[in-house]
Amino acid sequence: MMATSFLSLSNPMFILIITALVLFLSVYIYNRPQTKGKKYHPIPGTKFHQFIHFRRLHHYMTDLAVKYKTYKIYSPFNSEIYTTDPANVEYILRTNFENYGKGPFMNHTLKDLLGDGIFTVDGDEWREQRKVSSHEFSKKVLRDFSGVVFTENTIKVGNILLEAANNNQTVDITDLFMKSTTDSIFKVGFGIDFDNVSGSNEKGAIFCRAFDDANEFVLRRFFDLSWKIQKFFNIGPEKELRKNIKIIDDVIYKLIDTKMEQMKDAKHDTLLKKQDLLSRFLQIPNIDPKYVRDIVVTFVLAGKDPIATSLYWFIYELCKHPQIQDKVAKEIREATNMSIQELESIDVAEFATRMTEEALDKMTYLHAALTETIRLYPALSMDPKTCFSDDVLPDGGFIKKGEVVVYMPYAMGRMKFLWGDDALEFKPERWIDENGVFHQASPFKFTAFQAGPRTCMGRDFAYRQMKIFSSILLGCFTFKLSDERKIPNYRVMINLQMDGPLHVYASKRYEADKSENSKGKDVI
Ligand code: HEM
Repeated sequence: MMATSFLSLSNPMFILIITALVLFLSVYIYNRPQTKGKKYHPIPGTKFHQFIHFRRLHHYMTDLAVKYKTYKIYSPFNSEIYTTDPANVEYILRTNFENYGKGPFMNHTLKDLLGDGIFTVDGDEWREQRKVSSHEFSKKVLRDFSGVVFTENTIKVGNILLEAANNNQTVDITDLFMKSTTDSIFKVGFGIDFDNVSGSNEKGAIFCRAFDDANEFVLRRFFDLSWKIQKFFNIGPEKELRKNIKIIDDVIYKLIDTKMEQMKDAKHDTLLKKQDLLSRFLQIPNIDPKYVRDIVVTFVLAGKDPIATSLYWFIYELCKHPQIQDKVAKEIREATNMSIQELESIDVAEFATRMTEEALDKMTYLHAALTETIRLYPALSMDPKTCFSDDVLPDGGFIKKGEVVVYMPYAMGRMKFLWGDDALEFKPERWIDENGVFHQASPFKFTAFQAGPRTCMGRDFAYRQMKIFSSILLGCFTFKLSDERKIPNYRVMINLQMDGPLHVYASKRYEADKSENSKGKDVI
């Protein structure tokens, strides 16, 4: 109890000691002699400043990046270089890839939650997991299966929206979308019906809350220098983290047991054995259950959060830009050959049958609008890499062995020197060339999916799911914020979740279009 109150941010003595310590060590580290390269700008920021600005961390880091493309945050233990310079990004992610990785720092900080899954390991361990997983991602059966699962889950979301529309009620889409993507990854990844969306799975809801909280507490470790002490004494956020990891582990080990039972029962059912990732991993002889647990946690994190967050930030931007929302809906109707008259009588499930591969491929503007969302709200806002031996980055800056260099997709998406004066505007058109073709930006400038040998493995999978989900929902409904004045903030955690709910009104698209038509506007 005594220890908890002393280590609290409300204790002025604690703040004073930490500030003095951080400043003293930072000045000492900055003034050490160095042989190669220039020193990065000693901006007036330390780890402690980051901790103080924690709730608006990405704003703070972006504001600094506006002044200095690349800068250093001094810390007594592990100084960090933050960069928005595509040349530096290309160098660490591709050109000198072997010299940058997760390293012991990342592995140690994330291990309690993510174990030795692909997000925390390097070298042969990483190569092996990447090989097994990429084999799985390339499987046609997995791709087709995921499309079916995602469509089914979107129909459930659509029916919830329809009921709300009929009763003129608002819906919190952050909660709804996260439940839906959780159901999808559990089915596609592990072959388990989690059924969170219907609200019938109380344990599922507890699991999701524990997962989100653990995600936030583990990220906090990067900015709270006292986390190891808290862990040792089992106090503060570390105590909560431990509790949440226990909840997560109980669910996951039970899931693994259930799956193994199902596989025994379905000895001859080759389809069941082949469809999901977990079944495939469990067929590896003598696989360690802890390793399977780490893979499951990694895929839950990779599979549910980035898609759900991208989708609800997307709907938020479309509510802020109703003309763009209408343009997306128009493209969906054209790609599916749907007239307004048909829209009147069709239900969500029937509408979903129109989402063929061919129709999805025609939706260039939707693709651009989703990409524009991910530019401004990248699921992973900052991505640290440990430097394995002394080096000089392309801008001439020196980086010492053991230091961490962080490229910042969130800040990079907002830099005028990269995107022009309209960098902060939501403009899907910037992705489409004069021939109406989607134009991909360099992955070292648009870094949301990382780049180089460790580029995101789920990128195509994610786009496919996001397009199915948004084309069905935006084809059937129009969305409006319940509070137009609301400017949502994010929660600082591994993924860019919104802080708090986002309530929207969904109304039937047919009614909106009919009234636009009656005003003489050309809708289709
Ligand atoms: C909008 C959606 C997504 C975004 C923005 C995104 C972004 C990223 C980023 C930035 C990384 C690098 C992380 C790191 O440095 O450790 C990454 C890696 C990865 N992603 Fe995604 N991701 C998305 C969706 C998915 C999905 C749906 C899956 C799979 C179900 C997935 C699977 C992976 C895997 C396995 C890696 C590790 C690659 C490696 O280390 O070699 N991602 N993703």
